Amino acid sequence: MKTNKTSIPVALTIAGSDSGGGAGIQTDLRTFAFHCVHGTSAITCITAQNTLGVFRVDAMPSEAVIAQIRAVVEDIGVQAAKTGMLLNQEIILAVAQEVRTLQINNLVVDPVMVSRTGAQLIDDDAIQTLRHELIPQAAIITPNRYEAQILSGLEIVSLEDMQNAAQIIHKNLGTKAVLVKGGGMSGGLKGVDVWFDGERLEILRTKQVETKNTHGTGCTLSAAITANLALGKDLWTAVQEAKEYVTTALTYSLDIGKGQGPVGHFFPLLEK
Ligand SMILES: Nc1ncnc2c1ncn2[C@@H]1O[C@H](COP(=O)(O)OP(=O)(O)O)[C@@H](O)[C@H]1O
Ligand SMILES: Cc1ncc(COP(=O)(O)OP(=O)(O)O)c(N)n1
Repeated sequence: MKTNKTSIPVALTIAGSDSGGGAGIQTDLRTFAFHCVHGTSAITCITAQNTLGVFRVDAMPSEAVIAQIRAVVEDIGVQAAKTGMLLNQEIILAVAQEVRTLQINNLVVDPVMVSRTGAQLIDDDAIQTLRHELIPQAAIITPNRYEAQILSGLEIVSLEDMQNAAQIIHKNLGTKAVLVKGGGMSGGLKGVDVWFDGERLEILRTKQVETKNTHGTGCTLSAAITANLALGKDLWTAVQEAKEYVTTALTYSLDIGKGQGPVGHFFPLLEK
């Protein structure tokens, strides 16, 4: 039988594993697959996690992270990449070095530092390294409310605060574009995001989805942006379409586990 040779864009996620399948590598690969992009991965840490929380985190040796990135990039090649939970300073430095040396373009940095509930996930040294070594190489960074507060030095409670933070982060950190996410905002701002690329300050509004099952929204959004970049879309289009995707995935969120379930990535299949 003759086989079809399929050409497909490739994306890389450099992130942690979530045993519960709601965030991290598992979510990123599902999002890539939904977009018909071949997903590759470099795992930075293993979390024992479910819908109730994170119970243990084991870091991978930084050499192992480097080896995974090189194995993928040197053979397969990637059109876009994202980073998620990088955990510690050594891993962040290693990733920043590899991104530079291998000239990985279309880099989306989801600066996973603080959970949506406000708990800090990485130490202060690691935050400084992320700020100075990795973020300047990004096409876009996607901080949530608390991460944007750390990166801008502003307290964020209003839309104006989100807009100011996006502009400060853009000016100070050297990334091409910033998307401040509003999942952690209250009232009418939940689900409202702010984009700034040095010229355009835009507000991305969608309907607010009433669900407790929002685990993995940040990972899903950044992975969808990455997939869209791998497909050749420009950054602004990639962000707008990713925002629509995460909103729809939220409306199909999965009621699994006793806590905060994940979003539903394959919503057309769930309708069957
Ligand atoms: N209840 C909701 N309704 C609509 N959009 C939401 C909701 N919760 C989060 N989002 C959106 O999900 C994306 C991820 O944002 P956020 O939850 O703030 O990130 P993180 O998961 O990194 O904390 C953003 O586009 C945000 O606006
Ligand atoms: C392994 C791992 N990586 C990232 C996260 C955080 O996920 P995120 O989508 O940014 O945040 P929530 O929407 O789940 O708050 C994680 N929990 N685990």
